[in-house]
Order: sequence, then C-alpha cells, then structure tokens
Amino acid sequence: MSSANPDSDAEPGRHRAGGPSADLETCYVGPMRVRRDAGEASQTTDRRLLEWVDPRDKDLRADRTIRDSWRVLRIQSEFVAGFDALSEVAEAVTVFGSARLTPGSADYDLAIRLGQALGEAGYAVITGGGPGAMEAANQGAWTAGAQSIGLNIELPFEQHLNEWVDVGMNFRYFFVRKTMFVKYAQAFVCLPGGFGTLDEMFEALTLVQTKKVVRFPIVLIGRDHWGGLVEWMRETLLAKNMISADDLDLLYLVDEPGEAVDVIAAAAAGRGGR
Ligand SMILES: C/C(=C\CNc1ncnc2c1ncn2[C@@H]1O[C@H](COP(=O)(O)O)[C@@H](O)[C@H]1O)CO
Repeated sequence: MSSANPDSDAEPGRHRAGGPSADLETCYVGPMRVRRDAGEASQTTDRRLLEWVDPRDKDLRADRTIRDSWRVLRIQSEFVAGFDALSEVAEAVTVFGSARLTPGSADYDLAIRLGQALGEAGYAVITGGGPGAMEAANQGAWTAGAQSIGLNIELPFEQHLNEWVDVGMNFRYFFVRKTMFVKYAQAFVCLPGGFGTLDEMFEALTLVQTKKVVRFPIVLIGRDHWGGLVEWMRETLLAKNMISADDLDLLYLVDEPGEAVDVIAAAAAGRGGR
C-alpha cells in the first residue's frame, strides 16, 4: 500500500493459504468490497480522517499534510460519484430512523407504511440503506413501485445495503453522504430512532433554522417517541430564550404516514410545487 494513499487499504492480490478465512470480515470501503481482519476493518475512512496527530511531532505533522492533500481528491471523487448517481432522482423524501428496529415491531411496520405512503404519493424514498427503519422504509417504497434509494456508510463492522434498495451507494465519508440526504430531498421524515437519527434530525433542523435550506419541512412521526423531546425544547430551550417560538414551528409532529405525506405536499404547494 502506498503511504500517499491513506484510505486505500484493500491490498488486492494478497494471498493467504487455505482460502477465505472465517476470521476475516467482509466490508465496504467506499465502492470497494473487501475482506479484512477485524482490526483493519474497524479503521474506517472517517476515523482515519479525524485521527488525532500529536502536534509536537514534526514528522507526523508533515506526513499528515501529505495524506490530507491526497485525501481531498478522494472526497472530491465521492461527491462526483454521489452527484452522478442521484442527479436523475425526481421528487424525493429522505427518511431517517433507528437501525435497530426489528421486523414485526410496531415501529418497523410504521416505517414500511411510511415508505409505501410516500411512494404512492409519487416520492422517491432515500434512506441510509441499512437495516431497521431504513430497510423497512425502502421496502415500503419498493412495494409502492417508487424509486428506493439507499445511501450506505462505511462502518467498523460488516455492513450491507438492504435488499429493498434499487439505487444504492456506499460512502466513505459521513459528511459527503449527509450532503446527498439533503440535496436530493424536499422533506425529511424522522421515524423513532436513537443517536444517529437525532444527529440527522438536528442537522436538518439547524440547516433550516439558519436558512441554509429553505425548501423543506421536517416531520417527526410517532408522537410517543418525539413528543417528550419537543416538549423539552419548548419548556427548556424556548423558556431560556435559546431558540425562538418560530423555530419550534419547523418541526411537524404526526402519528400516521398519511399525515406526513399531507405536510410534505402542503409545503410543496406553498413553494409552487405540485
Ligand atoms: C447498528 C446497526 C446497523 C448500523 N447500520 C447503519 N447503516 C446505515 N446507516 C446507519 C446505520 N446505523 C445508523 N445509521 C444512520 O443513522 C440513523 C440511525 O441511527 P440510530 O442511532 O439507529 O437512530 C439512520 O437514519 C442512518 O442514516 C444494526 O445493528
């Protein structure tokens, strides 16, 4: 492996006796599918990008400069690939939600129904391409005959695009993937979820609050899950004047997929859409 190419550690052509070994993990490094041992696999591209380098070490600092310059090209190429893959997507809604939902649970079923309702309303559905809510929303979209898009991310463990995705891409960089979630959607719907979903929801919220994004609503589906958080925003953040009352209006709390579709359609109509 060239030291000037810090993220390309697939080492093609390395031979091992005895064929594929059980202690190797299959994972994706950007678009590449590779088999590596667990230690190597935990070294994701994002982790290498954000790795701390001791600033007291002059040689390490110099090495970092070269590596980061090279890295910019890879980031650039990931943007190009993402723009190319998604430029033909028509009207789309990005759906976020827990990777840990299990088939048969009420929230998983809600995610399927949401994907289907969005698809039947004519929207392509974009998800993180993983398991749980993502897989369920993709299933719903696929069942409705809508475009079902999955934007996966390199993680430190085995990771596959779910089987319901018909346009899929594996990203190395979190922030590149996040750009695609926003750029090709006209609304976000957040299903019940944990830290990942909260991160995505708050990023969307700050983009809208700061008017970096002006075109879309953020719908939180599942009052049981989201109601407490919105209440905390009102009782704590608003009460302490850390947000304004208008900011709370950026979030739409609903329970049913049909209500989410209505909010999105109304927002589209308000900005001269369909
Ligand atoms: C934890 C598990 C799988 C992880 N796989 C993921 N694949 C793709 N996208 C993911 C994954 N995990 C999180 N995300 C993104 O964050 C959101 C969900 O995070 P949460 O913490 O589960 O709420 C989701 O919208 C994705 O974009 C299965 O064991």
